[in-house]
Order: sequence, then C-alpha cells, then structure tokens
Amino acid sequence: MTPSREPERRARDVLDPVHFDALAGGAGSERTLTGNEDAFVRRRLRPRVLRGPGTPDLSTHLPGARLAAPVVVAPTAFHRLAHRAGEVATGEGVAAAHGLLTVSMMATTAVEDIAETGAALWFQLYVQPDRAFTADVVARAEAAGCRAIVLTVDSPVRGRHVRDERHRFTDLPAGLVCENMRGRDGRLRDLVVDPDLGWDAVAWLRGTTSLPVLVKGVLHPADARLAVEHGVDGVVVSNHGGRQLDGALATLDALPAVVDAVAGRVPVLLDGGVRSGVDALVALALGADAVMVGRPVLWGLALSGADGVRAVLDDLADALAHAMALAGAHRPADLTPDLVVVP
Ligand SMILES: Cc1cc2nc3c(=O)[nH]c(=O)nc-3n(C[C@H](O)[C@H](O)[C@H](O)COP(=O)(O)O)c2cc1C
Ligand SMILES: O=C(O)C(=O)c1ccccc1
Repeated sequence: MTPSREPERRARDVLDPVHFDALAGGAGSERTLTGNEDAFVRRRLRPRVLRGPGTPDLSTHLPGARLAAPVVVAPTAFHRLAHRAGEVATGEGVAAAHGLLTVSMMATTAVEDIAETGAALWFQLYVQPDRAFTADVVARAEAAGCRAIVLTVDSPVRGRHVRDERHRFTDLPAGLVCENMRGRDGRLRDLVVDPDLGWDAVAWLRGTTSLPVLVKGVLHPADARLAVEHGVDGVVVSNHGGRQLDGALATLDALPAVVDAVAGRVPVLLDGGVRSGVDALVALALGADAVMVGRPVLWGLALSGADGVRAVLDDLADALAHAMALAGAHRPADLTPDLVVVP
C-alpha cells in the first residue's frame, strides 16, 4: 500500500515538466522525500471499539487560529508555477474550506493580495542578514492580518535540488517575482539563506513583533527543548519536504522524541508526507497537535485552482473524521500512541 500517486500524476500531466519538477522534487537522492511517505506506510492502526456515540469533533486551537480540523497549509514558494492565479486561488480555496494558509516569504503574490481572499493566514519567514528589511516584511505580514510568524530554521544553506540542476532551472519565468521580497523602496531583494543564524534570531524576532512565533524545521529533541526555552509558541517537525538535508530522518520517526521534549508546553505540528486522513490520524496519535500539507495543495491548485485547493482540504478533514470514527476516537485528544503499531 503506497499513498495514491494519482493527484501528483495528474498534476504532472498539466504542468510544464520543469515547473512540475521544481515543485515535486527533493534534495540529493530524494531518500528523505520518499522516506516521509514511507514512514506513514509502515504504520498500522490498532483501533478501539464500542466507544459510544458521537461524531468526531476535530476542532483545534493553534497560535492565532481556531480551526475546524487540525490541518494547516504548509508554506510553499511559487504558486504561480502551479496555476496562473497562484496564491490568490490558494487563498480562495483555503477560505472556502475555513482553513489556515501559511504564506511563503517566497510567494509569487504579495501577502496583502492573498489576505484579500479572507483566508486565515500565518506568514513564513527566512530571517535576512538585513534585519531592517526583515522587520519591514514582518510588519507587512502583521498589517495584512497574518496571525503568526513561522520561522524556517532548516535552511542555513540551500538544499541541492537535483531535478532543478538537471533542467538548469534557476530563475522564475519572466513576469513572476517574489512580491514579499520588495523593500519599502519597491526594489526586489534576493533571498539570502544565512549560515550565521543562531538562536538570537528568535529573540530578535520576538522583539520585533507581538505575533506568536513558531519555528519550522526541527527534528532533534534538543532543538525542540531550546526552541521552547527561547519562548517560541509552537514547533513544526519538518525536513522541508525532503528538500534540504537529504538523508534526514522521516518526520514521523522524529516526532515522538520532539513531543517528549516539548512536553505539552507549546503545540507541535508535523509536515512531510501527509497524504490521507489516515496519515493525519497517525501523526496526531503520535503526538502532533496538527499536520501541515505542502505538495497535495499544489496539485489541487494545479488541477482546479481554488476549487482544487478546497477539495484537497475538505477531503483530508472528512477522511480524518471518518478514520477517527472507525478508530473509536471522538476528539484529537483521544488519539494516543497505543493506537499506532509497526507490525
Ligand atoms: C515547492 C515547494 C516550495 C517550498 N517552499 C517553502 C518555503 O518557501 N518556505 C518553507 O519554509 N518551506 C517551504 N517548503 C517546505 C514545505 O513548507 C513543507 O515543509 C513540505 O512541503 C511538507 O512536505 P509535503 O510536501 O510532503 O507535504 C516548500 C516545499 C515545496 C514542495
Ligand atoms: O524550494 C523551497 O523549498 C524553498 O524553501 C525555497 C527557498 C528559497 C526560494 C524558493 C524556495
């Protein structure tokens, strides 16, 4: 049983092959990319029975957001490579699903224009060596109504995306730019991934904004502990969808130790390889408070724009509720690690 490759295959049929690979690909041998999905496939459920009446209630509280289901759209760059309407269509789909969209700093649409869709938003940030510019970007996100900053911490250098190297894909097509990289002067900045970044960047960010701050890209429990000690409001267990350190362990395999280290002090989210309601259930049972989904949303966007995004999110929430009912769980809190086994 492998996850359905159908949405990805259909997206491949409609997208320019170079752009498809820019979205689908991972770093190096792509063993971490595939490993994320494989980790879910290895798990089996041990459901409870005769747990009484009641349809599942999936409502979940996260920093700045009350959600009907514990599913968040992960920050992904370049939505206009997937669909001409780009992040505006994504926002419309997320709004229709009453979901939560994490806007990428490398979005091909300005955060202000995405906010117009009415979708609940978080904003993903790469702290730049130019701290004044970084503070301006954060202020823009805050003014646009974003409810939290998601600080990506797994990218001291860029991952080596082999498919992009093969295609010599280095620049966005003419007409597409990263609109959130404009400074006050209107000039576009190049992204700098900063190998000098340390935990003081979290303290700096907390001094710059009153918004909640989550760190995204934690795999080691010692880093999870440090994150909580530095006052973050949430931790996202992520290996960047296998696009940074090739060979990094699957996020699902990293999750339990991080959950132990955080010990309930802040919410823990997980992304990477979540493709079904059952996958979401497994992550919640192993201690995640919510999951993030990246590529499936891009495939929905590529195939049907806003309607496709809405369908991906609605189907995932419905499938999670259905799987919970079959497993004898009424609320996410009923999902405990004993429900999951590796046979
Ligand atoms: C095309 C693409 C672009 C991405 N861009 C970003 C980004 O700008 N910032 C970031 O923090 N993560 C980025 N990510 C990583 C995602 O946030 C997320 O960690 C990953 O996609 C989750 O795995 P999944 O695609 O298997 O669901 C990107 C991922 C993809 C596939
Ligand atoms: O491709 C990515 O995963 C990503 O995070 C990114 C980083 C810089 C520019 C574009 C995308």
